[in-house]
Amino acid sequence: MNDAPRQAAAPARPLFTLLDVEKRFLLDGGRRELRALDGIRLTLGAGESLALVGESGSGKSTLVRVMLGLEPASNGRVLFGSGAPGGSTREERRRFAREVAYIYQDARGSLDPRMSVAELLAEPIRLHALRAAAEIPGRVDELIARVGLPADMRGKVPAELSGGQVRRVAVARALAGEPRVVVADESVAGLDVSVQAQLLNLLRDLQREQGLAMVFVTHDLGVAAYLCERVAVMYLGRIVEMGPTHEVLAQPLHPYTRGLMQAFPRFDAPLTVSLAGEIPSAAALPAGCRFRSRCERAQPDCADTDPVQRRLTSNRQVACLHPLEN
Ligand SMILES: Nc1ncnc2c1ncn2[C@@H]1O[C@H](COP(=O)(O)OP(=O)(O)OP(=O)(O)O)[C@@H](O)[C@H]1O
Repeated sequence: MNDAPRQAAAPARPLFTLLDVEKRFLLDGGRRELRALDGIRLTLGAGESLALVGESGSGKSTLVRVMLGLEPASNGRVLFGSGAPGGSTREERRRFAREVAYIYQDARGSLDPRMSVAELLAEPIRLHALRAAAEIPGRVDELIARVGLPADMRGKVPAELSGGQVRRVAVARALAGEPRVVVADESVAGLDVSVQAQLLNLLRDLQREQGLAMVFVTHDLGVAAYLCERVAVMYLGRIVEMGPTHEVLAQPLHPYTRGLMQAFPRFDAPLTVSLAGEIPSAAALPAGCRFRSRCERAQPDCADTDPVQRRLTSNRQVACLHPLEN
């Protein structure tokens, strides 16, 4: 019998950890500054799915780019495991590129137009040495079938494919590297509703079958609810609310989230929120709470204090001085 004292299992380290991340862009030759991300705190664990939701310009794509190491943060820390995203050595960069697959907003533009579907899918398998050469064609066929494309697509180039088929190829190419995380930027926007539904089903099945973690950028709260267990609602560079998607949608804490919910009844309607007032510029944020100019609950103190992301319960966070009652 083994009498050694049992050690408590260390909690698994999140895949991604972001601590007080800021991203500023300099405008007019450095005379003005635009705060694209401000005080972002979040973690993404293995197998977790997180939706990033918000109007155009709220910082969703910038957040993804910073997580992927495509842009440096201006302040704060971004960790993938215990290291920098993207990695610092060649070997780390290669591992990161395999473990974190990015499905671009412009799926068609992200695929080499001269390569056939089979070549596009074989490339990451070869690059990351995931199969012996003789096994690659079989693996390509598996991927084509897994994303629901007919086998005769093998030899076609992107220009010969419909919008929905191109997205499926982009998903298959992301899977080819056998990633741990898939980051998808608006992967279903602009498609017919029925094609969108098929792709969403595919992404959800893959997530469940393969335990993939997922970050899904969307304008659509319905899509967020369907695909992701957690949602982060962004407004002008800040996460104004974050929590389990079904709880956030059932009982929003931030007036902005409630505004979004009132605006989203149409599937895939572009998010223009039916709240009073124009969205301020990220290059000229108002003093105090950045949402106060559009907030029906704004109080005098909202002009003085800029609320940061804080935990209200074990799994709900909000950046508001006067959150909605529950
Ligand atoms: N390279 C850049 N230089 C200057 N400003 C930038 C740059 N990239 C993004 N921004 C600004 O940062 C803010 C956030 O942009 P971002 O593209 O991240 O928003 P988004 O929520 O992804 O919008 P969309 O839904 O339209 O893609 C915007 O004000 C945008 O104009």
